[in-house]
Amino acid sequence: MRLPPAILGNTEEVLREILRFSAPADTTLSRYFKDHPRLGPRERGAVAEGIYAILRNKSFFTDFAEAGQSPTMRRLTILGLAEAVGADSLAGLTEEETEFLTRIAQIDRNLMPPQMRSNLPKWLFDKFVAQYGEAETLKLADALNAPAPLDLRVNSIKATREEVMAKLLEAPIAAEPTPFAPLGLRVLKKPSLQNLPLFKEGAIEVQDEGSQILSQIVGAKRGEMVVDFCAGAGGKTLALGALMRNTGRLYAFDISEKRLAKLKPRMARSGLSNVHPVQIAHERDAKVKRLAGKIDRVLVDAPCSGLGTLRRNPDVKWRQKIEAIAEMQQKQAAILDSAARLLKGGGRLVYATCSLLTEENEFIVEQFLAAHPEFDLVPMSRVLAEQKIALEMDDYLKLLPHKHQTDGFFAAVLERKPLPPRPPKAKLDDEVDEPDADADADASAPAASA
Ligand SMILES: C[S@@+](CC[C@H](N)C(=O)[O-])C[C@H]1O[C@@H](n2cnc3c(N)ncnc32)[C@H](O)[C@@H]1O
Repeated sequence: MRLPPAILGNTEEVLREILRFSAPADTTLSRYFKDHPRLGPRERGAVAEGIYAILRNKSFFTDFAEAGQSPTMRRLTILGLAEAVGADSLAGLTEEETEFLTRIAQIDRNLMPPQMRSNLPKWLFDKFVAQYGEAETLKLADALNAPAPLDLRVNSIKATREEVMAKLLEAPIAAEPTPFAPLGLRVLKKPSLQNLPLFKEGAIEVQDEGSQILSQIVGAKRGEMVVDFCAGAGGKTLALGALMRNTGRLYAFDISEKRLAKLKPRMARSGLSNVHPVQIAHERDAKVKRLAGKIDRVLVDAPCSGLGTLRRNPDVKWRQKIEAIAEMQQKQAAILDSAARLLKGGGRLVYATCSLLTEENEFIVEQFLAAHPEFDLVPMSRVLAEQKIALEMDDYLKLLPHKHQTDGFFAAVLERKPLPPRPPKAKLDDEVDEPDADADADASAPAASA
């Protein structure tokens, strides 16, 4: 069935706003739909998918759109909607526009110049080519420019993966186990899940397989003290809480009240009572300092450029600027530095990003290790073997959409060396001013002594 012709006008209207890149595309789309309540679910789906198709293919769509007679915005809109829902579903095209679409469909995209084919801005294309080479950059770009599959994480305190698969089948929703994450399911189509009892009862959460793997490599165990330093809306917090079997204490820190507020209903659904959300003012907040030297595991899911999530947020590649990376690095280094002070001797920290840039990943970790001889890098191959995850990695976790069908993620595991043994008791009694075993990790101490 064809879409109403008005969809072209709606898509063009919201596209004009989105291409100003003054707000994330999903925020602008949500507001537009709120302001246009008469658009039904099918129409909304078409507008959103059309917009996302334009953002994914903006370089070559713009090149073609500028070469025709009708206004560029109208042509961009037609190209996006045709890519998203198929040219046959569109109504209200002129004869010239239909011919234009037919001509474009015949073009072999493989014959285009590499940067245009990649649909990446020049600065990012150049960075990826320097890191991965041109041939792999093109494969990576193809994967980043495709929509992500729908992955679920089974909440192991409520159900097993097999039980959830069986219940989904009754819905009927076909799903298969994810290749690497032990609690993951990949749903084969994209049904709405919000009204499923499984979702309402907290047996499932939507979570990319890569994100699930990151939570898993934290290695959090029953009864431990764990901090999720950049918890946001708690995607990974909930996974960690379940891995701890709802025991111990799991602090969910974040500077954003709004994001932490989104964690609360998810916590209620999940049935977890070991999670403690804490809003902090910044990474050196007194609430952080109080826990110095007391924590077994820390996850730093650092704020980053987000370039590994282009499958879901294709506008990020156009909104992100090369100049912002240096600012991001400073924040990442400062957060890592503070978060590391939380660890007990022998404790482990996972530094992770959803960035694909070495500047935000290896560089930050190497810089940290150079300044902190009291930490060792634990090779990712060892961590993955401990967690029985069948992924081949060397020192770091580097998940790539064209290789692993996940979002792009980076992670490193850092282990704090065991603290030196306490001096004999008689001596301790004399040295009343000596700091206790945790005090060398106090966040107020200079970095080198932490
Ligand atoms: C990549 S997101 C975290 C996503 C989250 N872990 C999840 O799985 O849904 C990074 C988070 O870091 C938070 N953040 C930024 N600066 C921070 C700081 N100085 N200390 C703690 N959190 C910070 C942001 O508010 C954001 O929620």
